[in-house]
Amino acid sequence: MDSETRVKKGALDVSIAFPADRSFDVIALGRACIDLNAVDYNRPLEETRTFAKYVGGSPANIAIGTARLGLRVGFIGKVSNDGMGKFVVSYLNQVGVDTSHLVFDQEGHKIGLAFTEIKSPTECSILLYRDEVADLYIKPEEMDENYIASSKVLLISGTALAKSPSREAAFRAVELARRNQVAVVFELDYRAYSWRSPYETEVYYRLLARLSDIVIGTREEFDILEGRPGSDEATVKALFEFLPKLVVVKRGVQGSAAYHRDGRVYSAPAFHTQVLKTFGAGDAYASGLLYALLQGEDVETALTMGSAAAALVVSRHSSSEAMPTKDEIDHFLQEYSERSRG
Ligand SMILES: Nc1ncnc2c1ncn2[C@@H]1O[C@H](COP(=O)(O)OP(=O)(O)O)[C@@H](O)[C@H]1O
Ligand SMILES: O=C(O)C[C@@H](O)[C@H](O)C(=O)COP(=O)(O)O
Repeated sequence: MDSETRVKKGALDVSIAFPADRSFDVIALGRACIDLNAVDYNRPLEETRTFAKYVGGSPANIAIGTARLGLRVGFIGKVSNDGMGKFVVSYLNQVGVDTSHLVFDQEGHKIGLAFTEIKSPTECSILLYRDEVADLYIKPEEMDENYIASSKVLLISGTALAKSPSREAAFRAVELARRNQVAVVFELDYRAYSWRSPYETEVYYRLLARLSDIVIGTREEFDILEGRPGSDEATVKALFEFLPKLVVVKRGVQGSAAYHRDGRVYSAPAFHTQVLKTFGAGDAYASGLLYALLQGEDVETALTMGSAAAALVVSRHSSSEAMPTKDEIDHFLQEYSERSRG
């Protein structure tokens, strides 16, 4: 990525520069899985008998979210060679995500499942079935330099670093991206289940964050990266010694903040909404944020777009099909400001 930031004429805010003229805006790397969301919700998982099947997995959700917003999106990953894997590929194709590099596993590995418990709008949890999952068997030799070089952004999900060979595949993809001036966006996406220990996570998170242009995570995820509870100031100071230009810290209903390496700090509140469940917020947020940054919007606007996309997704049942279009976000923001004015 061009190391310069572009100062918008007449605006105080800065936007992030991306390479021009690429076939894709975003290529996401990591897991494409299945979410099974409680249909008879507002009760514990042990009392839930009916689930709806959606595509899931953080990077797949972000691919869907950015595609629904109108970006040109591709996906690098591995799914099971069965009906579940075919469902994922077919849904991604339906929403316009390029799946030419989403391959079927040939060694019998199964796709990951996420059963979601929706006890109440604020008490939600996710039960992951991810033993020997196909997505963690993507290999470094399966990374295609021409494909990666055809995008403005390579989005890496932190869970892809949890095990070999997916870990090496992710690092190789980042190396190929950097070689071709593709901006690397790292979504920390911490799923304890996939890791042996937080110490292992810390090592690989740190290595990849230092090689990324934009790092996005919750405060808790940055604490994992640092190996101890810390402050945003300490986090960004340590990361700005290396390549990152923008560090985005999410804080649930308390909103989010972005730190630019030029010293500017931005923040955005979360929007009050009718919450159905809490998960999916982070993936929607990343979709809105990336969309806005790739449109050349300033960081402040990007945080607002992220928050609006998240507010819409937490009010809906899934994390993927629920991803809003640009019109839906605009409509939401307009209604919200009218309501706030009274
Ligand atoms: N209950 C909520 N209502 C409205 N917006 C929310 C809610 N929870 C999260 N968000 C929005 O989504 C963003 C990301 O949510 P967060 O919970 O921090 O990430 P993650 O889902 O990755 O854990 C927040 O910064 C906020 O803008
Ligand atoms: O990431 C997964 O494997 C499960 C997701 O598909 C699920 O919908 C979810 O947990 C979303 O996470 P969030 O956006 O970080 O809240």
